[in-house]
Amino acid sequence: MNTAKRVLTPQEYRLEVEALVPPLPVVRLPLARCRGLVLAEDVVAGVSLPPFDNSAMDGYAVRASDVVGASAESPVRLPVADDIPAGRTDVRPLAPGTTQRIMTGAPLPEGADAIIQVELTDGGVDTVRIDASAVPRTHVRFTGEDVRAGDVVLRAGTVLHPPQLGLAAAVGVAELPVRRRPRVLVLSTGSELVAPGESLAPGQIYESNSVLLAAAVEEIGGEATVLRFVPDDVDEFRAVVTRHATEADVLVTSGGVSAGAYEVVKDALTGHGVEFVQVAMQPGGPQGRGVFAGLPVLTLPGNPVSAALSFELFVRPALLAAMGHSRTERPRSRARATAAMSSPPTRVQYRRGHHDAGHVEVVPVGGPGSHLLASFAASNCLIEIPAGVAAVAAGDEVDLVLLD
Ligand SMILES: Nc1nc2c(c(=O)[nH]1)N[C@H]1C(S)=C(S)[C@@H](COP(=O)(O)OP(=O)(O)OC[C@H]3O[C@@H](n4cnc5c(N)ncnc54)[C@H](O)[C@@H]3O)O[C@H]1N2
Ligand code: MOO
Repeated sequence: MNTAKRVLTPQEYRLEVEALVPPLPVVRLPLARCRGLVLAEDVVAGVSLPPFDNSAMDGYAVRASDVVGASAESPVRLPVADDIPAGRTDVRPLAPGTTQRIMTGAPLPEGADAIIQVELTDGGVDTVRIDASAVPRTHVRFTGEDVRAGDVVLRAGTVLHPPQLGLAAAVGVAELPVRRRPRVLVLSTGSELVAPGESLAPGQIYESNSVLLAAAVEEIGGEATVLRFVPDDVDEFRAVVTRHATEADVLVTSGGVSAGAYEVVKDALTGHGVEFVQVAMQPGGPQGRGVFAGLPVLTLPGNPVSAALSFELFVRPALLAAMGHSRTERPRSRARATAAMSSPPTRVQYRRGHHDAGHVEVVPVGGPGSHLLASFAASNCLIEIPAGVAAVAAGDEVDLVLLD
């Protein structure tokens, strides 16, 4: 049996996978649907922020020259000529020797140059006693202090988090041009798999990869569609994928790629645009990638931790790059391992670990096995042991990929 396959480093394979997934198209979406997406064009402010001079306090708009020397011992009394709630659009000029009651955010009347906050007055509505003086500009928020009309307020390539979306709304923009969410088909294979909630017969296990992978897609802002797992049947597999090919940007499968007699993914896609290779890492060694029925396909190994790590290391960066993110990799750190670990010297090994808040120490969680899903779920980082290293001693510094 000829099982010779290309062997790639994780880094080489990551670049191949990234090259397979083209940039997603730009669409205009309402702000409420843009969170986490990447802006495709600069946004220019059509209005200044603030758009008009306005009050920063509830109080009284005055000419500073009318309240010179005012204090609790020697207050100034002024007639209240008008009332200006926020939103008033017909504010009248402030006549010398008068005041206008004004609320936070209301336009400053022409002629006024300071605000006396209400706590420094008797709160009068016909006349008001003012117990403090103010220098010009006190509690006034000036036009364009934050943004000037015509400024670029958001650059293309910006990731749209809540503050950026708030700013777009503040300058009056209702929709933004963004790279749209990737639509990912998630397909698990394996005749032993039973959906959670159903009962298990001997030899069956609960299907977990599609839940994990779909959640991982959604966590980065993608849309996942989980296809009912097809039985280990090559023709049916190809038919299901072909039927859904136009609805998606990427197909991610798990299982059916190793050396067994019933490897449906490998059997269905070998010679149909997908190449199966060996990546020099553990877990996650057997991988496949290519284009089938016009759809980029990434075939992940079926062991739950292998599938999860393959998503982390290959699928996630490729999807983020297609979405326009410039930062596609997880942050990294280094810490001292609290226990010794062995590693296959010809491959990069990804152990699961739990690091402390300061990344001083990392505790290996569970062993190297790719079936240890509970250990993975109890981890907050991967411990990356490079190829060429067969043993790590307790106290050695190791590289971490931070997952939290
Ligand atoms: N003779 C060899 N056997 C194996 C090799 C090898 O090189 N030679 N590689 C091993 C490695 S490493 C991995 S990883 C797996 C990859 O196998 P497959 O991708 O073909 O996956 P399956 O055989 O279908 O499943 C492996 C394992 O994972 C469980 N599984 C699969 N899908 C799911 C799912 N959706 N949810 C939960 N669990 C799932 C499945 O029951 C198996 O236990 O091959 C090794 N073997
Ligand atoms: O590569 Mo497999 O993913 O070691 O378990």
